[in-house]
Amino acid sequence: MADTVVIKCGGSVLSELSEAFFHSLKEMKSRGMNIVIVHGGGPEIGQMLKQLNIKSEFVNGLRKTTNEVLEVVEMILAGKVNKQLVSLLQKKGLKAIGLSGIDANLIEVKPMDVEHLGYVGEVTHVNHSFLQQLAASEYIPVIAPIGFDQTGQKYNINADTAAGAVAMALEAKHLLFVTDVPGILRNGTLVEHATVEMILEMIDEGTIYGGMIPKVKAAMESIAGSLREVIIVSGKLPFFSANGEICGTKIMKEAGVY
Ligand SMILES: Nc1ncnc2c1ncn2[C@@H]1O[C@H](COP(=O)(O)OP(=O)(O)O)[C@@H](O)[C@H]1O
Ligand SMILES: CC(=O)N[C@@H](CCC(=O)OP(=O)(O)O)C(=O)O
Repeated sequence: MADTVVIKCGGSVLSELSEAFFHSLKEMKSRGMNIVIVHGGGPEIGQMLKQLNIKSEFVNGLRKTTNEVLEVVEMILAGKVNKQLVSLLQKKGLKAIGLSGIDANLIEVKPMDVEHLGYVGEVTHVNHSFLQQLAASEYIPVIAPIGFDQTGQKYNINADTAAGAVAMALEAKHLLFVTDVPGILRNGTLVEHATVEMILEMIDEGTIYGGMIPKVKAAMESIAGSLREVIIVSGKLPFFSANGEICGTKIMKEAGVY
């Protein structure tokens, strides 16, 4: 079976993706790799909620999602952002198909903590066989992180968490978090390799905070499973250096072990 790479594109960088990003996708696809994209859109959701005068708050990095907030989240993620990204990929010569976690029962969830978070979902199942089939075609599935529960209720899922769950379900070889920074920075310097132990220390000392927390949490969960490494890279810069090394933070089980 072909190698699968799951790429999470953060809302922070969607409007600034470099030519090198699209070039890397083309190269991976032409090498026969299956690509699945999961995207975010936090800043766009925030903007629309503000425009509509709907209050929203974050609890431990997750957006508290009332019914009213959920409507906006779905509209922005599964509507605006998903179609913008699909359209952009197509403009760059890639074949893409937009979906949300609702389509083809892709992402089933259970409520994470109704009392404090409302309709925020924790992934319980991914329709991996359908997704694998789709990714094995010439198309790149582009997924908005909206899930459903057994009653058909829709949920908002953090995009990093959704990407981690999709990567684990597909037994992907690589999980890439594409964001607006070159990787994990510590005192202004890029951390090229990080182990779980180092990450826990960096969270503890406050070096890793905010939007980086769900990324490293998803990374730690994924490498506890089948993934060998998770990489955090900037979408504004080329992924690869002149010698073909990926430029970013590699998160792996143990130092030096891939
Ligand atoms: N140690 C760290 N190194 C780099 N960025 C960090 C770190 N800790 C927190 N961050 C923040 O995480 C942000 C990326 O997360 P986020 O804004 O949620 O982006 P995305 O939309 O790509 O998921 C960075 O812009 C930065 O502000
Ligand atoms: C539950 C939760 O917090 N969901 C996120 C989903 C979007 C997201 O994760 O977007 P980024 O990757 O751009 O941050 C939200 O509502 O903002």
